[in-house]
Amino acid sequence: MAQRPNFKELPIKPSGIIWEDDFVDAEHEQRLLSLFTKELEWPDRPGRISLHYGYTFDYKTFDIDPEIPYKEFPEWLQPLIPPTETRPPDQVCLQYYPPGAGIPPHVDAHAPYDQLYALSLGAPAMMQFRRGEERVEVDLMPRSMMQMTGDSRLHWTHGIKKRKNDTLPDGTIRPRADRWSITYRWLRGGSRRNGVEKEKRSVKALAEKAIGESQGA
Ligand SMILES: O=C(O)CCC(=O)C(=O)O
Ligand SMILES: [Fe+2]
Repeated sequence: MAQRPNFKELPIKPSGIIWEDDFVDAEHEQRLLSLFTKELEWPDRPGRISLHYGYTFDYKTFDIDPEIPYKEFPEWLQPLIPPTETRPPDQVCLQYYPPGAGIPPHVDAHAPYDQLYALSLGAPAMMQFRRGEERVEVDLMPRSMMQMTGDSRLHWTHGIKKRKNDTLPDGTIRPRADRWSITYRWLRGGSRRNGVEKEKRSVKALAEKAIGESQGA
């Protein structure tokens, strides 16, 4: 694993949130935001929208969508890959949150996925972690990279409330504005990805092969 001395666990509950401020600098962020707004083609609908790279994440099955072919990472994405894992992620999701948009509380405990990271860009937003009656707000500051592990990943939900303003701990009311995030997911057993890349086979064929092999084992 690459050494990232600034990549440290937040000293809060839930445990397991690993954090690095300024993963990219402000100038790099501006270039990305300009590319996101001027060059990328986004789905034309209100609310949170997403673009997928590598495999496509299926929010219904919480697995990769076997019908959509693997999409190579664009050049702009290469320097944004977390260097703290031994291989690049299998699935990257760029999401745009217009002001006021959110993501419902959920747990990213999907069995096919191993590591999970998220980079925040643009305006800050408060993420709420919940377990039972407990609520903990984490300020997702732009340019920060977060890894969710352990309790924060598996035993607490996380979400971003749909609201026009966030209230900071000191009482300041902070309006929401355009925010982007990039989430990175690693499949357990990356061989599926290598197989597809090398042999250009469909994910579906590989998935069927994997099922056949596991049944034969
Ligand atoms: O937007 C974010 O920072 C996180 C989004 C998220 O929780 C997810 O895509 O699973
Ligand atoms: Fe999530």
